[in-house]
Amino acid sequence: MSTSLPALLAAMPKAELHIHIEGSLEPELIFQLAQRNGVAIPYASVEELRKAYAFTNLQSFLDIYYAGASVLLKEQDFYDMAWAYLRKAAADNVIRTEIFFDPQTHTARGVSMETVVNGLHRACVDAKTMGVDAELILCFLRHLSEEDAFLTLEQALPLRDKFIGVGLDSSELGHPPEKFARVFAKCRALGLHLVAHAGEEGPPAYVWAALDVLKVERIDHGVQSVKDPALMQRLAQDRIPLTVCPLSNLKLCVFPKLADHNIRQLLDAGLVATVNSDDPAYFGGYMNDNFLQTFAATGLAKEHAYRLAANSFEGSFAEAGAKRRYLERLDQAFAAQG
Ligand SMILES: Nc1ncnc2[nH]cnc12
Ligand SMILES: [Zn+2]
Repeated sequence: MSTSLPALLAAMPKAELHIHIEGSLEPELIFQLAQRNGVAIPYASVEELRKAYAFTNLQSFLDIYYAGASVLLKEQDFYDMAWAYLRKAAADNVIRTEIFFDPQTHTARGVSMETVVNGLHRACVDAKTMGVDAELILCFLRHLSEEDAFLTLEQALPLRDKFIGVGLDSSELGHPPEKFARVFAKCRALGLHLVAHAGEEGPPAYVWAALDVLKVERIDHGVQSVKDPALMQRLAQDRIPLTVCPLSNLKLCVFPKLADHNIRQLLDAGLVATVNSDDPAYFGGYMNDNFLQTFAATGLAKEHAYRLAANSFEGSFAEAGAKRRYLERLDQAFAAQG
């Protein structure tokens, strides 16, 4: 029996490789946690907070995103936030997710690294009961100093078995990857996986630096790479995954319309592009919303759906056996849907 493309997009197993857990904090949970923890927030209602989600660029979003995270104080808060996301991921047939977290956003407010990591990690362990393999990636905030990143790494190392890698996020322009060359070299020596946001708003030079200086295994976003043919060739040749986030790019005005998104160009150039949600509570959609809206707007077809899901498994940091099992499940889903 042949099924509609939207049904196939929703039903196919997939991996999410670019989700900031603090960006999954829905306004309802922000208000609930604010009340539970006695934290004041400068919005009178959930509706008023949602109305403030009108962004013009990355920085206009980050200002609200960091303010929203201020309600997180206790280990249970981090668990509840992650669990709410993981339930949504399971409903979207996400069978593997590699979750970013921003410890400096919390340690700067006096919340301990243990509180953050233990709460998030417990939710990841419990996600197995829903059929979701979940892992954590610690992100350094690039608007802060190299020294602060080193301190953060030192605080996290006693919890080394609870995260699989490190990333680089926050304000991209003016904070090139080179600023974190030494921190990433140390993380590499420790055997951590490496990723970095690059080419979201920033130029192709930042993507080159993420690859050649930081030696990352994946590029988060990377959509500006199309401006540099030599870079496109490098990304294709080395099969460097790009964790693309279409609804995020739309909401942060990287593209004027979803129909203008370059995901098809990336796929046509042979890049290992993937679809991800970035900050779903702020950008109006989780994984399946991203797939459904992007396919509707750009006219991508069934073969692109298969490619994107297969890329997500290839690009994941799962061990080889797990990757094979994920791909088998993808093939079964496509065989069953005709
Ligand atoms: N889209 C994004 N870019 C950079 N840093 C982020 N932190 C959360 N979302 C981000
Ligand atoms: Zn991101």
